[in-house]
Amino acid sequence: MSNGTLILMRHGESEWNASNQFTGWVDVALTEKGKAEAERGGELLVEHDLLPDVVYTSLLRRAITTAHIALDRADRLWIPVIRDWRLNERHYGALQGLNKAETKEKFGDEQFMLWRRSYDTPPPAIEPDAEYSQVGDARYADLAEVPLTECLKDVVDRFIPYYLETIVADVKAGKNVLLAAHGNSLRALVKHLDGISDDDIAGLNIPTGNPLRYDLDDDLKPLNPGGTYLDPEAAAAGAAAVAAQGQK
Ligand SMILES: O=C(O)[C@@H](CO)OP(=O)(O)O
Repeated sequence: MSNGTLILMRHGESEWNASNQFTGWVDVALTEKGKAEAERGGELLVEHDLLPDVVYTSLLRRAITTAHIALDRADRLWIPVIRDWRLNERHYGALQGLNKAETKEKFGDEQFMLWRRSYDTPPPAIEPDAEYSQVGDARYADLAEVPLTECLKDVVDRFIPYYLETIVADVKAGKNVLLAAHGNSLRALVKHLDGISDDDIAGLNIPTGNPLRYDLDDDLKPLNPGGTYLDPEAAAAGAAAVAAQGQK
């Protein structure tokens, strides 16, 4: 049996994407634009005859709602859904809730980029009882420890084993697998799939709401390295916009 296709989809624009705030594990909703992006994502799946057989989402509503809207548009609301915290956005520590432009101004370009895009430097930890901490949130009751901050390496360490142990089985069973997730959890997966170095991953940004397909060979290596965005033009503009966040 030939492998199914992996479809990576970052959620549509969230309220905090629009207001330029670090988000991480804070459970903010989609904006109207974000809902329209999700709808367009579903339309692209139909246009490319790439209908998902199963969907994995994070535990955050911006990914859950994006999947719901896209699958509704593709008439695939009935497929099995698996939600797992390992697909969550990177926990942004004490930066959660802060404005990106103000943070950049206050701490300087270098520190800002280190926190935002370095592979193994986490932002300062959030206080467990801070407003935007997830300690005590019922959805994470099964976790031995709720993170107080994460760097991209931490996301790789939690997400890639789950991908290999759980998600890959669906791909090997010939299913088209939709992963509705986040900028940094999808960067972790792309790093793994394309073998991107710890340094080079800093330059990779994932646009919102644009499905990115990966066709995998028998060794689960991409047949289309770098993946293929279903709307390449919008993807290039979207990735540039993410890279520029922090500008006023
Ligand atoms: O704030 C966040 O959680 C992420 C994604 O929106 O931002 P960044 O692209 O700066 O890592």
